[in-house]
Amino acid sequence: MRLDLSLYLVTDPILCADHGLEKTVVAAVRGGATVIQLRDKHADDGELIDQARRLKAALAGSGVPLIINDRLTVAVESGADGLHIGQDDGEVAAARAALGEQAILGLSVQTLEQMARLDVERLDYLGLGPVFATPSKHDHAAPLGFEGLASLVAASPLPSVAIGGLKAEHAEAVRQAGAQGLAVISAICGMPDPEAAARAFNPN
Ligand SMILES: Cc1ncc(COP(=O)(O)OP(=O)(O)O)c(N)n1
Ligand SMILES: Cc1nc(C(=O)O)sc1CCOP(=O)(O)O
Ligand SMILES: [Mg+2]
Repeated sequence: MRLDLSLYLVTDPILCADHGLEKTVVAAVRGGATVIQLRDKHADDGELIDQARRLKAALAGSGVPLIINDRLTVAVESGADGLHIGQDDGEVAAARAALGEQAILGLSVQTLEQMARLDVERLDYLGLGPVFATPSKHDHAAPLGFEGLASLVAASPLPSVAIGGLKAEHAEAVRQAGAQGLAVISAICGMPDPEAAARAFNPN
């Protein structure tokens, strides 16, 4: 599956509750979302596997990959297209070994030090952030701003997506910084019209 990082939706179970997870995701894809990440810090593995299977069915035929946040077992057992892990979410090598070569594997990077010790061969993309402080992740690192983002992108050997406090009006600045796309939660989840909210990132 080709990886188009231009508009990467990370789901949140509370913010997506208004329209429901599947309806929010399907609407976001209609509006131009190119990757979906299932992120739920509280559901157990069994619940997440069920959710992932429902989302995978809802995305069938769209060409949009489903990525699982944090949980390697869920990614493997649900038939999702890949996994996104952070610096403290386990080893890249172990994730790649369990997922296989075809799966998409992403890693969060916040600093140039982390960038310098990447397991590049086993990764497909990086999530760089936060660009801005955000209430959507309570334990986020210090905000990078667009300058910090540009420094990380310049040092990155992999395609990257920027994350953290991003709205449609930031799309141009993120592209100028060199990232392939934007990852968002609250700019789409919880918006009255998730399809229109997604379309605002790419009005053409
Ligand atoms: C695309 C993308 N980039 C970064 C993150 C953050 O991952 P992580 O640092 O592991 O934090 P949590 O999301 O697990 O709280 C992400 N999820 N997606
Ligand atoms: C899940 C996540 N990871 C971040 C990071 O910096 O690694 S910021 C973040 C939350 C992004 O949500 P919103 O678009 O609502 O700001
Ligand atoms: Mg994580």
